[in-house]
Amino acid sequence: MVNENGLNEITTLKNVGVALKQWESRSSPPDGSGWSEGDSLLRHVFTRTEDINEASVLAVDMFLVGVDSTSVAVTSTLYQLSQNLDKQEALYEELKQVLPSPDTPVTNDHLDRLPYLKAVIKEAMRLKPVVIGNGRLITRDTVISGYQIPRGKQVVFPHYVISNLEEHFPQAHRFLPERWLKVSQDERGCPWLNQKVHPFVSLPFGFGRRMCVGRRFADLEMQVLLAKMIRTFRVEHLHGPLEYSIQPMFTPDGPLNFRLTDREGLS
Ligand code: HEM
Repeated sequence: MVNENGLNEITTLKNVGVALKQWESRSSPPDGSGWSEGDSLLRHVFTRTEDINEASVLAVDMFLVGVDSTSVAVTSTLYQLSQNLDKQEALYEELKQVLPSPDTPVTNDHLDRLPYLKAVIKEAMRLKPVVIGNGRLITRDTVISGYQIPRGKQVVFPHYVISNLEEHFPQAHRFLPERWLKVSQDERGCPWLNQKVHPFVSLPFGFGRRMCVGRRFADLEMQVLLAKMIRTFRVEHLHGPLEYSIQPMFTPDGPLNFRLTDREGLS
């Protein structure tokens, strides 16, 4: 269906690609190269492919994996911090030490000195991974943990299930960023502190050749945004606990009416 702007209505995933390709090609550079400095990655791909399937996959990737994933991860982390105000205070204290004022631009050097911030993000992604599982198509007969998997079958790595098992994370249902910190000798008695975490039991970005290519970028975005927000505001959610649901990212389900209170005004 074509709308009043002469573009396809976005009614299917494929139409997302068709519509974007039309939009991108409306103003090609006059030199005929189809590509000039400053152009978007999307345009770059569209000038090189006539394959609308490829274009559609890219278009959906841009919206879903490039934007939604990170915003849902930040939202979910803020929600967890609003439900665990003692952890939010601990994060604020760390941020106050490293960032002299809420307006301080966040640099790499600051991020290197914010272990609790990183632990908070890891813990939010463990407790409620944005992508709850990954699939792989088995390309040759394989044995995994004693199970024979024939070629052509699909297997799923259920992040959400595995990262919430008590055998891997004591008190798995609790939001405990401290479990990701290196701790001192005298704190070692605590079951969820100084754990040796198996490297495969929390993989929010997947693993292997097809793991998330945006991981470093997403991590940086989340760290900077959360550092700025928690350094500036106390974040509360006063409308009761929220369930999470798959939409298709795993996200708190409900109106997220956060109350942000400027820390400067707090005694
Ligand atoms: C918190 C944010 C994000 C999470 C939790 C996340 C998670 C994931 C996961 C679980 C996969 C599948 C990995 C696998 O199969 O082993 C994936 C793939 C991918 N992600 Fe992300 N992602 C995030 C942000 C981003 C961003 C910001 C971008 C782009 C800038 C991005 C681009 C991609 C792409 C292109 C793939 C497909 C890689 C491939 O199939 O080779 N992601 N992501």
